[in-house]
Amino acid sequence: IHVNAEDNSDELVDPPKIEDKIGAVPNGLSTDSDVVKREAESISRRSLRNTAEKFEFQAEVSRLMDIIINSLYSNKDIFLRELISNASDALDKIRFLSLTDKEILGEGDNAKLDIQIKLDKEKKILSIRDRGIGMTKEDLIKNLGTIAKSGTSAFVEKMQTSGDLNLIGQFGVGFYSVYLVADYVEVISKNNDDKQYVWESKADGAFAISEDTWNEPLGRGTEIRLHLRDEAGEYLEESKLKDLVKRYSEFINFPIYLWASKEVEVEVPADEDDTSEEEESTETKTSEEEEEDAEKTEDEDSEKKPKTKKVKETTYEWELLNDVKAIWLRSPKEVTEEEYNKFYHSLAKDFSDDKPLTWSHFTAEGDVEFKAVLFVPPKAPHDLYESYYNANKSNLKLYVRRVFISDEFDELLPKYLNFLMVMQDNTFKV
Ligand SMILES: Nc1ncnc2c1ncn2[C@@H]1O[C@H](COP(=O)(O)OP(=O)(O)OP(=O)(O)O)[C@@H](O)[C@H]1O
Repeated sequence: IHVNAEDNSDELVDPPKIEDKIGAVPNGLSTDSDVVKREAESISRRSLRNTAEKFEFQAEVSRLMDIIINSLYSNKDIFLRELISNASDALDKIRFLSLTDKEILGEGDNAKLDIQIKLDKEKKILSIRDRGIGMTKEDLIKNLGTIAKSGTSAFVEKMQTSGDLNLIGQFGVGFYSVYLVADYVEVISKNNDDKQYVWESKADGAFAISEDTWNEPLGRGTEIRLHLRDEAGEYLEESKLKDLVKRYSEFINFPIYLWASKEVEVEVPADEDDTSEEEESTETKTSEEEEEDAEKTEDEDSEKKPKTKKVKETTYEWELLNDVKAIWLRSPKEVTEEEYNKFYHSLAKDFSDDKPLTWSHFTAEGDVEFKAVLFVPPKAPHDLYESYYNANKSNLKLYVRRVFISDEFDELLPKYLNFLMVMQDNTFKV
C-alpha cells in the first residue's frame, strides 16, 4: 500500500527558503552558555530557533497541515502508530544495508535495533526514538516538507469529502498526524553520512533546520519530540501509551520500549526515631531481664547489622511493550482469525473496522522455500489505476529470515493483482 516511494526521490532543486540565516551566529562561534540561553528561550516561547535556516512547506503539504492542526477529529491516537511505523521502516532500511556491510550498524547501543518511547511530564514532551537509518539534512528538507508526494493532494481531496483522518498512513503522509496532538515538533536526526540536525515546526507554513550542537548525540537514527498541546495530556500517561502500542503496533518487527515507572520496595537505613520505641520499652524491664538482655547483646554485637526499614520508591526502566511476533512463520492452524485481521490492518495501514475479504497463508517448497500470507483487501487502494504502469508499485513485502528485503517488485505478481497485500518470507536452501 506504499504510495510510490520513488515519487519524492527527485533531486532537491533549490528548496524555497524564507530567509537565509538572517542574524545567524555560526554554531562554532557561539559559547555554550549562549546556546543554552537561546535554547531555553526558544523552547519557552515555542518559536523556531532564530539561528536556524528557515524553509516554507510545499503548498499542498501546508494545506494538509492546516487541515490536521485545525481538525476536530476525535481519534487523535493514530499519530503514535504512524511514528512507530516510520521508525520501523527506518530500522528495516539500516538492517537491510547491514546485510552487506556489517560495520554500518556500529557498536554498542547503536547496533541495537529498537524503538524507544519516553515521557517528560513536566515539560509535556513525548519522544519516540529509533536507531534506524536516520535522515541527512537534505532528507529532512525533502521528506518533511518541500517535496509533496502523490498521496498528499489525494489525501487533501479525500479529507474535503469524507474527512476520515484514520486513512492518513495509506496515503504516505502519516508523519504530519503529529500535529493532531502537538503544536510544536522537533525531529532530531543523524544519518551515517551527515552530522546531527534538528528539524522543527509549529505547522504555520514554515519549518527550520539547524545543525544540532546541544542535544545528546544520537549515534544514528531519529528522535521525534512532540511538545504536546494542553488538551493532549492523556498521551503523558504510561497506561495510555501501552494500550496504543498493544492495539496498533503489535506486529512491528522490532522491540518497542517505554521508559516506564515502577514502584519498588527498597531497604533504607532506619531513622533514629524508629529505634527509640524499642529503646524506651527496655526501660520498663526488671533488673534481671536487663542483665539477660545485656548478655544477649554482647553475643549479638559482633553480627549486629545496621537497622533498616522498607520504603516505596519510584524507579524507571525500559519496559518491552510488544513481543515481535512473525505470524507468517507460524503454522496457519495456530493463528486465530483475530490475529489475521489485526495483522492485515498493520500491513495495509488500514485501521478501520473493515476486515480483509479473505486471505491465504501457505508454504511453498522447491528450489526456494518460502512462507507467505496473502490478503485480499475489502476495497481497492486509492491509487489502483493511477500507478498501474508504474514498475515499482507493489504491495508485496519480501522478507528473508524475518529481515525486510524489499517491496519493489515488477515481476512477482501480474499488475492486475497489485491490490493484493502479500507478506513473503524466504528461507534459502543451503
Ligand atoms: N523515523 C524516521 N527515520 C527516518 N526517516 C523518516 C522517519 N520518519 C519519517 N521519515 C522520512 O519521512 C518521510 C515521510 O514520512 P511519512 O510518514 O509522512 O510518509 P511515509 O512514511 O513515506 O509513508 P508510509 O507511512 O506510507 O510509509 C518518510 O518516507 C521517510 O523518508
